[in-house]
Order: sequence, then structure tokens, then C-alpha cells
Amino acid sequence: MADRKCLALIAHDQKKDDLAAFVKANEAVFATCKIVATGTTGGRVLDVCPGLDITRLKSGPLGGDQQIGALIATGDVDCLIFFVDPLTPMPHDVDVKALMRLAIVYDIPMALNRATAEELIAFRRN
Ligand SMILES: O=C(CO)COP(=O)(O)O
Repeated sequence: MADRKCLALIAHDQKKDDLAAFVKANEAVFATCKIVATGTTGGRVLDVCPGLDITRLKSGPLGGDQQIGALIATGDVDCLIFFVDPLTPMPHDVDVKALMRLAIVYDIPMALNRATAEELIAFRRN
């Protein structure tokens, strides 16, 4: 994945509407990027922004978080936006934790809620 920035988008189920609305509101910024997303999240974002360049990976509980972690490790993801649901237990919590750990290890920007994502996007818009 060459020159355009590659963003990874993920949202837990209770946050998917919020992420889709956030991407829609900032569609012009996202249109300048390549995007990878976990399966269901990517589908939901494409429903509202069908023109975006989104590669959908596996669903999170089936390995999608790990796929994005691997892309971070190979230097192919520049930024992670992950709308996390802190109130619901997840069967794949270890995968989520491993993904966040790799984002820290490789020191890429990581927004885990909308407020931080707004700041990241504002930075890219300017
Ligand atoms: O579970 C997820 C992240 O941990 C998200 O996966 P989906 O986008 O496939 O729902």
C-alpha cells in the first residue's frame, strides 16, 4: 500500500452507527485515504459512503482485529480509528488487546473514541 495514507476503521456493535455517522460527516477527508476495516464495520461504512476505497477484512471475532494488527506490524496501516464499546464483554477481547498493543508498539495514532477521532481528523483536514 504505497503513497496514500492507510487508515484502519473498526467499531464494536454498539458504536457502529456512531462510526458510520462520523465517517459520513468527514467523507472528504476519508476519500483521500485507503481504508481497511473489519468486515461488518466496513460494510456499515460503505452503506453510507459507497464511494470510499475500503478493503473489508474478516469480522473482528473471526480474526479481523488480528489482520489489522498484522498490517500495522508490516507498516501498511498508518492510523487506527477504533470506536470501542467499554460496556459489553467481548469473546475476542484478547484480540482487541493485542491490536491495541501493536498500535502502541509501532507508535501509530490510535483513536479509541469519537472525541479523539475528531481531533485526528481535524489535524488531517488542516
Ligand atoms: O469486533 C470487532 C472489533 O473487535 C469489529 O468487527 P466487525 O466490524 O466485523 O463487527
